[in-house]
Amino acid sequence: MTLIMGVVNVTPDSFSDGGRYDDTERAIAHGMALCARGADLVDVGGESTRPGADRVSPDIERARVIPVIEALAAAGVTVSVDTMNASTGVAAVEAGARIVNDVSGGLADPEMLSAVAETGADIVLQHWRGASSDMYANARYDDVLREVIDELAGRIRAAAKAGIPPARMIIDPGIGFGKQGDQNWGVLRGLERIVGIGPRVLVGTSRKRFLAETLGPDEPGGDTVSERRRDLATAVTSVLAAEAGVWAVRVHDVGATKDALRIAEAWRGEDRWK
Ligand SMILES: Nc1nc2ncc(COP(=O)(O)O)nc2c(=O)[nH]1
Repeated sequence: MTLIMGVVNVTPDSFSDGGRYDDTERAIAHGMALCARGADLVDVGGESTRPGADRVSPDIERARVIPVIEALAAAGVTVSVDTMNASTGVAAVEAGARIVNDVSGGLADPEMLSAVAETGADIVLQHWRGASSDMYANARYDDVLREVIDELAGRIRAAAKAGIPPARMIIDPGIGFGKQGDQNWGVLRGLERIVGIGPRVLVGTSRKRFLAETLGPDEPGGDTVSERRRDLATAVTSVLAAEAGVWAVRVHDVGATKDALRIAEAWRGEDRWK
C-alpha cells in the first residue's frame, strides 16, 4: 500500500507553491488540511530546492519549520522535515519529526548522517548531483538509471557506515534533481529496479518541469502549464509509482493522488479506504 506524503513548503520561493504557506499558522492549517484529504504523512520544508534557489541559513530555515513541525506532531501527524542541514534535522526530530528528508542524501552537510544516526529517526537519502544553482550542469549520464542506482547504493553505504540501519533508510531517485526532461522518464521507467535495491522508496514527481514539458502548454503557442494539468499528470505518476512498489509518493495535491490510487486499487479489487 503506497503512502501519500503531502508537501508543506514554508518558503517564499518554492517553485510551485512558494509564498502560499510561508507563515506558521497558514502552514499548520495546510498540513492539517492535507491530512484531512488523505495524506499519511506531511513533509515540511523551509528552503526552496528549485533550480537557481539561493541557500537559506539554518537559523532562518529552523525559524520557519520548527513551529510548524511542533504543532503538526502534537496533533498526531507523522512529519518529515525537508532539510539538507544536520542542525535543522536534529531540531526537527526534537520537535517531533519522525523522518529527515535530505534531498542531498547526506552530501550537502557532512554532519547529517551521523547526526540522524544519533536521533533514531528515519532518513530519506535522495539522489543528488549538486546545489540548485548548478543542478542541471551535472545532468550528464551515460546510463542515467544505472548511475542513479549506483550513486544511491553509495549513499546507502555511507549511511550504514554512519550507523543508520537499513530499516531506517528511505531512498529517492531525485526526480528533477540533476536530471532533465527524458532523464527523469528514464529513471521512472526503471523504478522497479530502484525498489529492488532494498530500502523503502519515495518518489517526488509533483508538478515538476518534466511533466509540464511532456504535457505541452495549455494554449497553442503558450508557455504555461496549469497547476490542474500538472496535478493530473502527478496523479497518473502516483498510480504508476504505486504499481512499481514504492513506499510513498510526495505530492502537493493530496486529493488528486488519493482519488487516483483509490481508482487503481478498486480496479485491482483492493480498496483501503472502504
Ligand atoms: N525526497 C524528496 N524531497 C523533495 N523535496 C523537494 C522537492 C521539490 O520541491 P517542492 O517541495 O516544491 O516539490 N522534491 C523532492 C523530491 O522529489 N523528493
